[in-house]
Amino acid sequence: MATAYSWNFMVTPTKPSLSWKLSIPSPFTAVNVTRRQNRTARRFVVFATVFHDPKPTVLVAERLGEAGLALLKSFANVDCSYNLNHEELCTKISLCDALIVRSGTKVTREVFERSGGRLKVVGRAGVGIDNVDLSAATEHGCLVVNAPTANTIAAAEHGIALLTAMARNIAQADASIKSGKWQRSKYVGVSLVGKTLAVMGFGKVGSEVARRAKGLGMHVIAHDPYAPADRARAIGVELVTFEEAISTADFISLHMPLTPATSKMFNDESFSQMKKGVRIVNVARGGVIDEEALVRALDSGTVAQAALDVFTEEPPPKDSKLVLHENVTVTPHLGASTTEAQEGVAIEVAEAIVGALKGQLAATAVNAPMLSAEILSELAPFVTLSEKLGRLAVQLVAGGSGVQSVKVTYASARGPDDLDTRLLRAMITKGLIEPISSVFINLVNADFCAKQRGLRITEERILLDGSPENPIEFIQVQIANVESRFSTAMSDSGEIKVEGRVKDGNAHLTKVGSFAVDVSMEGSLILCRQVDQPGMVGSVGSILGEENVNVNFMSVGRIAPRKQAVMTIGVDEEPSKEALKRIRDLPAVEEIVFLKL
Ligand SMILES: NC(=O)C1=CN([C@@H]2O[C@H](COP(=O)(O)OP(=O)(O)OC[C@H]3O[C@@H](n4cnc5c(N)ncnc54)[C@H](O)[C@@H]3O)[C@@H](O)[C@H]2O)C=CC1
Ligand SMILES: O=C(O)C(=O)COP(=O)(O)O
Repeated sequence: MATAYSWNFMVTPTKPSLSWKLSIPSPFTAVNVTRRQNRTARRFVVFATVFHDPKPTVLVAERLGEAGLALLKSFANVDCSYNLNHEELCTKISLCDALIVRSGTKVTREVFERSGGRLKVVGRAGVGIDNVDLSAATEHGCLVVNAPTANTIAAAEHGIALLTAMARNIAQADASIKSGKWQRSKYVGVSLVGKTLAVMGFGKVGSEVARRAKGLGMHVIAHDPYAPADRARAIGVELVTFEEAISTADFISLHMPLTPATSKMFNDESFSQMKKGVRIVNVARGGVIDEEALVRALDSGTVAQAALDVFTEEPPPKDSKLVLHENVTVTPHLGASTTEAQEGVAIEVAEAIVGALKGQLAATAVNAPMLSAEILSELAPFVTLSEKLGRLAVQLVAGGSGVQSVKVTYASARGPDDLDTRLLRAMITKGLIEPISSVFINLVNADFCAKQRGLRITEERILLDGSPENPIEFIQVQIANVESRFSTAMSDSGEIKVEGRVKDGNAHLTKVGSFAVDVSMEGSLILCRQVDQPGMVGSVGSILGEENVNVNFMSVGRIAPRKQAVMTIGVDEEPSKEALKRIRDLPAVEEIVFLKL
């Protein structure tokens, strides 16, 4: 149930012509925003009614199957707004936590920018994500998920439908007879049996097309630089080079994604290498073909026929020479459009969106590492530990020293292949960057943000003997080439060093510099180096008590009795500057630092 509040905002500038922006943090939503000039204050007053709704909002921008919608509605407010133009999408997006699209919506950088940080996940209800600006999504920490499996068969069946319809002139003959003609000799077709089909892109759709084409008696070859040869061999398909595929095929069927590398890969040059009279099917993306070159190849007879489901511009211009060409059969991007596929895709994407909004990592993430549920649950306590170590380490850096080089060491009895540290590295990055900047870091944008700040994070392993049951024994974070606000945190080799472990499921700080400590990493910490002598715990404790700061634990680690010791004090409240000064002024205290975890 949403609750309404009325807030007034004073905003500069003072001139009506200058623009102003009202930034409402999620999960608040501003409605009825009005602006009035307050002449006395020489300011504008903005009146806004603000709603607080604990449920996230999902914008469904293109038609989605009912089962998926039902799943979304059980968890979120669902706004089905189809046919939004780009400006309308950009306006709405700041009110949405998730967005679901198909191929008809361009999710541009502007969409992410105008979301104001609220958009957490974009779901592509289908496979191809060429309509989503992935770099912009990653930079904004927005997860992108797709539905990679549910429409494979539909797309493969459509490819075969176009192949057979093209070979037998079904569409042209149908149009002819409906216009009152009976043209039997004009529409003599070609047979498929015994002909060579080159499947370009031997992924999920390509391999299903190959399987079906073999059933039609075709000789199938495939080109895919990344596909394993044994998978092709298993269904009786030979993987060949690009040149061999296009120069020997009677039919060519396209199934690669649109990427900068595949854009216009079928062009004048490649058409010139093809067998005269080749026939082409495209159920992948229009952009993999140079469409003007295809028209030229059709006009010259190099390409006898083409059957196209996809176009560079969708819908294509009404006067498109390609679409109107008599040797071209077209469908309006129907590859995934079967009842079954759309229900499957809707459920697949809705599950991923709900999971992502709950903070889980999606198995279908496109711009973040995919981690299995088992790995995630096993690493969960180390995720907290990692973030807190990063947070602690960066707060130990003295102002003015730029953090550029961080080394993370994981001590584990597991071999490198059995320990996926990407999530932990991201959380250390989050801990390192968030306290010193305004950016929000997650698994999606951690590496990007680190790189952008010139922060180099290297990872090392210490391989321990013993049972690999516990994934990690301890994690060390070291920051090189900086000064510290707490010189005790410097290791013998001159880096700020903190080390922690998971004990009983909780993050513990176990080393600061070369001092062993043992404190649970909760709330805030005071680290204090002193001469080890009786009465210190009592003196520090009473100062904090007098200042009304609740101490939740204290631990003392020392080199040797009566030498130096490091006292670690966990506190519930932030001590005042005065309290910290009183502790610092105790004769035995050498240095002190307050850190927020
Ligand atoms: N018309 C429609 O409605 C539909 C179209 N599609 C399109 O089909 C494409 C393929 O879908 P899936 O098979 O599910 O994806 P997939 O990811 O399973 O397969 C794509 C394959 O293309 C290969 N590839 C990448 N670069 C290549 C290159 N330069 N040359 C040859 N092969 C290359 C990859 O190695 C991969 O094996 C999608 O990216 C999408 O654009 C998919 C579903 C429906
Ligand atoms: O899944 C894909 O890549 C498709 O091309 C399907 O597009 P659509 O969801 O039907 O707009």
